[in-house]
Amino acid sequence: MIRHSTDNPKISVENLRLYYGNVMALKNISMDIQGQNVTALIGPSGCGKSSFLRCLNRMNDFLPNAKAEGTVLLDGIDIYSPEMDLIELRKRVGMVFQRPNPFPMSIYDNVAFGPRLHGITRREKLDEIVENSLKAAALWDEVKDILTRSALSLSGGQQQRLCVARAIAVNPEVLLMDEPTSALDPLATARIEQLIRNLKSKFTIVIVTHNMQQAARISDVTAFFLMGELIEAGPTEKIFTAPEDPRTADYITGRFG
Ligand SMILES: Nc1ncnc2c1ncn2[C@@H]1O[C@H](COP(=O)(O)OP(=O)(O)OP(=O)(O)O)[C@@H](O)[C@H]1O
Repeated sequence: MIRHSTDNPKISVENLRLYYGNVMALKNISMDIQGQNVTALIGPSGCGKSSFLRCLNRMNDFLPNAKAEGTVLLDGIDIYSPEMDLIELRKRVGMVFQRPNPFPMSIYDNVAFGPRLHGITRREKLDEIVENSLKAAALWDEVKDILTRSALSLSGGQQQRLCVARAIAVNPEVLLMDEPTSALDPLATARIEQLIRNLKSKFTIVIVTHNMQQAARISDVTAFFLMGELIEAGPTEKIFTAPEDPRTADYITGRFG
């Protein structure tokens, strides 16, 4: 494994192993993820990208057959320790999924959902959070006059930006994105990519993508996975122009996958 290390990582993964039943889906992954940065996870279908992403906020806990071993440190604290408060963890490490999945409620209530869950009830405070989150997600101008309308009435691209707004409304530190543009057309994809570039000054972003051009366009660091192993991680430019492992070179030049 060609490891990417940084001085002061936001997330540090050490010897992470993930099992689905008896099958080892992630094999001793070690990797640092830097703050205020976009890290892209690439690799052929089934290599473990999404599984790895889900390990970073313990989403795998929802799968009864999944078991993680090893260490994932968030600001130096092990998120797999028994003392970890999972609600707090998922507030700090938010997630955006492949298909836009707004709740069947108004645009406003979608964004206010998380803050309300965390005890914010004052209308003015909620208004402020909703406005700021929608602005940060580059959706405010399109929806400011229709906040009470159902979120399901928006286009797919708008719904995905709403999901980004919903994720950032609780002020997370890390945003995990699992192929957030795979269900979108090229124009909506370009808007999400621009959004990711803008958001990285505030958040640590980890994105799974099938699309190598997308990884090259938006990420600072790229990690290449193959059959449950992390083959190589490093600065995106280096991974795409001078990878060290021949398997990385084969993949990025389209020889397989
Ligand atoms: N809930 C699960 N139960 C059992 N096996 C699973 C589960 N989820 C994933 N797997 C298996 O783990 C391996 C890694 O899957 P994962 O979805 O993480 O890969 P991926 O690289 O994200 O793939 P894709 O790009 O197709 O989404 C695959 O062999 C997959 O079949």
